[in-house]
Amino acid sequence: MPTIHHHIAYLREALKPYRSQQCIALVPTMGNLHDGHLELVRLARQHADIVVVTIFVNPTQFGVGEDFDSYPRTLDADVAKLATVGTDYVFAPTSDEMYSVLPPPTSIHAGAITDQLCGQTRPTHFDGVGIVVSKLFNIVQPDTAIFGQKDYQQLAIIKQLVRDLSYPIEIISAPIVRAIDGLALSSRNQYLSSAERNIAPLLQQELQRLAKQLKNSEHLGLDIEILIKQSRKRIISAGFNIDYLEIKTAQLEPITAGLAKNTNNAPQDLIVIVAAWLGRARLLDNLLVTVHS
Ligand SMILES: Nc1ncnc2c1ncn2[C@@H]1O[C@H](COP(=O)(O)OP(=O)(O)OP(=O)(O)O)[C@@H](O)[C@H]1O
Ligand SMILES: CC(C)(CO)[C@@H](O)C(=O)[O-]
Ligand code: BAL
Repeated sequence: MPTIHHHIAYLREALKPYRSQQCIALVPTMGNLHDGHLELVRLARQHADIVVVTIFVNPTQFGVGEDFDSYPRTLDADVAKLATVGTDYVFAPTSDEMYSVLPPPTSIHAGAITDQLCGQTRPTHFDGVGIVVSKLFNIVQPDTAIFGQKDYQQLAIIKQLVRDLSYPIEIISAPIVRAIDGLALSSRNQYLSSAERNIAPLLQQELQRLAKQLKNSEHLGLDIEILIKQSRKRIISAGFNIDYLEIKTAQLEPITAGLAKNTNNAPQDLIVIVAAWLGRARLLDNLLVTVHS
């Protein structure tokens, strides 16, 4: 079984002996673990001698009226799952342990990259992610940290954070783990009714369709707007409420800028990315696609 720590000082003390000789991997989570999380831990195991999983429902990344209070907290079940994939330490702090004052007077703002996509409807979300991830990096001081591609914008922001603040940490990204019908696994999937759960895989099907259309389209540009419009219509008529459905470069730049730079017909990596509500659940998904323009 993993050793559980709830206090920063005790975790630091426990990790001290490993620092000089062994490689430490960090897997930050909000708990209520599923196979997507366990895959991150398996990946961590491959890259490190010591694996630390953090479980913390971070208040600073939730906006007013969001599901902070109702977010599922299942520590005992999570620890039992983590034991099956080789976790050494679980760090599960209280909010008081992480923040002496809420909101914390210090902020980490990642700039323009946060103004788009999820940042448009969750304007304070990524500042909250920035501060908690910075704190976890400072507490654990890992050699590597693993994040899932399901939260693609978050992953891009964390890579930028590591560059900008010179953290000596290698960021490893893990592919999206899906249910058999294609729905990306997420703790919030349990908010879906059984009727909604049957509809939910349509989101992934639409991303697949858009990716295929992109690969087939000879003239990128205007066509993309039309493809997105048609896709939005189908998603909305299935019962979703769309936050965004966009096609961007893999670096999350606007596609026009990205394609304009593509003067030598080199293949371009694009991302089709969506956030949509189905009932009480806000679902995220994305698909990387390489196109030849
Ligand atoms: N299906 C998945 N495949 C790969 N990584 C995932 C998946 N789901 C979550 N992750 C990753 O796990 C880490 C912790 O995420 P988190 O605890 O928020 O899980 P979640 O299931 O995404 O929950 P939520 O429903 O709150 O978004 C993040 O790096 C996230 O990208
Ligand atoms: C990275 C993270 C654990 C920070 O709270 C969270 O945003 C998440 O679960 O993706
Ligand atoms: N993985 C996303 C965390 C959040 O929605 O707060």
